[in-house]
Amino acid sequence: MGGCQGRQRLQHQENQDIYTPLENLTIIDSVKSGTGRDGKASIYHHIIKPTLDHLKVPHNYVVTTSGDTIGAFSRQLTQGTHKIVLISGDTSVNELINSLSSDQHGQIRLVVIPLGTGNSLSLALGISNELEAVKRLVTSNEFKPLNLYTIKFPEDPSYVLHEGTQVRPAPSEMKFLVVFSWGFHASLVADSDTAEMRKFGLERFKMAAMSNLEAPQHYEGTTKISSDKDTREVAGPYAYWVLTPSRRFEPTFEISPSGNIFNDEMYLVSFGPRDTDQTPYIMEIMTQAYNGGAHIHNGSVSYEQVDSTHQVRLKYHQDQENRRRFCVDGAVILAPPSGEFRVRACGHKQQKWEIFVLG
Ligand SMILES: Nc1ncnc2c1ncn2[C@@H]1O[C@H](COP(=O)(O)OP(=O)(O)OP(=O)(O)O)[C@@H](O)[C@H]1O
Repeated sequence: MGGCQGRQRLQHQENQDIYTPLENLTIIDSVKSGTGRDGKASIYHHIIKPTLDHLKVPHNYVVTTSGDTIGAFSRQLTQGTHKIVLISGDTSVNELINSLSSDQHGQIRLVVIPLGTGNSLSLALGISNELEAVKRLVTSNEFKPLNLYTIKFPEDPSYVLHEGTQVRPAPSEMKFLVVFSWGFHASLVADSDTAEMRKFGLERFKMAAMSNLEAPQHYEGTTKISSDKDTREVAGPYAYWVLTPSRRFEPTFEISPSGNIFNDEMYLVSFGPRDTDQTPYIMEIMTQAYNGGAHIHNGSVSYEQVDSTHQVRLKYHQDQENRRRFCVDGAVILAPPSGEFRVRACGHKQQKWEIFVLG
C-alpha cells in the first residue's frame, strides 16, 4: 500500500502539470456497514475495480476486519492529499475523520458509496444509491468543504459502546458531521447496534423504537444556545434531543427541513416527555417527520437554528445508564451520570487536516 502511494506521489512531483483526478486513491470497504456484505456480490469487485482498471487508475483497497480498521488506516496517513472512497455509512466516515493524526497535515478528499443503513451524508449530497455514487467517482472532481462540529465531552470519562459493551474510553473531544443526539433517537440507535439487528437494515431503527416506547422516554437536562450577544434556553426534560446539520436521516425521514450540510449551521430538534399516552404522542411526531418534516410545525416540537457563531451547551443528569447513551454519527457514547456537552461549528478542519467531500 505504502509503495503504491509513494509511486503516485513521485509521479505527481515529476508531472506537476498533469492532473489526474483519481490519483492517490484508496477504497475502503466497511464490510459491516448496512446489512453487511456476507454472501453478497461486492460492489468493489463487480463494479468499482473493473471500472478503475479499465481507466488505468491505480488504487489501494482496504477491507475492514475489525471496528478499528478505519481508525488504524487513518492514523497512519502522512502529509499530503488523500482521496478516500468509503463504501459505508456515516459512522465509518466519522471514524476516519476523528482518527487523523495530529502530527500530520494535508487534505482528505472523501467519496462515499452509500452502503450504510441511514447514509445521511450521501442523502445530503443528493446521492440516493451506490451506482450514482460510483458514477460521480469517475466523472466528477467537484470536492466541497465538509463542515464539521466539535463536541467537548463532560469532564468525567465517557466510553464508546459497541453492542452495549464498553470498548474503549471516549476522547475528551470529537467531531461529528451529521448527528449528535440523546434521548429516544440515541437510545434506538444504541439498541439497534447489534449484529442481529443490523441484518434488518433500516427496519432495525423501527424495531428498536417500538421496544424503547415500552419505557418512559424521560431524559433530565437543559440546553443553552449562546453567542457573545444572546442566549436562548431550550428547557428539558426531553424525550427527544437531536442536533444536526443534515436534512434527512433516511430517504423519507426528514428530521430538519431547513438543514443543508454546506451551510455551516445545525438545528436542534427536541420535544419533552409525556407521562400518559406516550406511544401515540411520539409516534405522531415521528410520522410527521416521515411526512416531509411536518413535525417542526407540531406545537410540542422545538426547532432551533444554531449558526456558526453559537455554542450549544447541554447539561444533563441521569442515573440510569441506558438514559445516558449519546449518538455521535451512529457511534454510541456512554456518558457519566451528570455533566455538560459543548458543541460548536468548526469549519471543515480536523486537527491540521482539511476535509472535502465529492458533492
Ligand atoms: N469487519 C468489521 N468488524 C467489526 N466492525 C466493523 C467491521 N467493518 C466495519 N465495522 C464497523 O461497523 C460500523 C459501520 O458503520 P457505518 O456507519 O459505516 O454503517 P451503518 O451504521 O450501517 O450506517 P449509518 O451510520 O449511515 O446508519 C463502523 O463502526 C465500522 O468501523
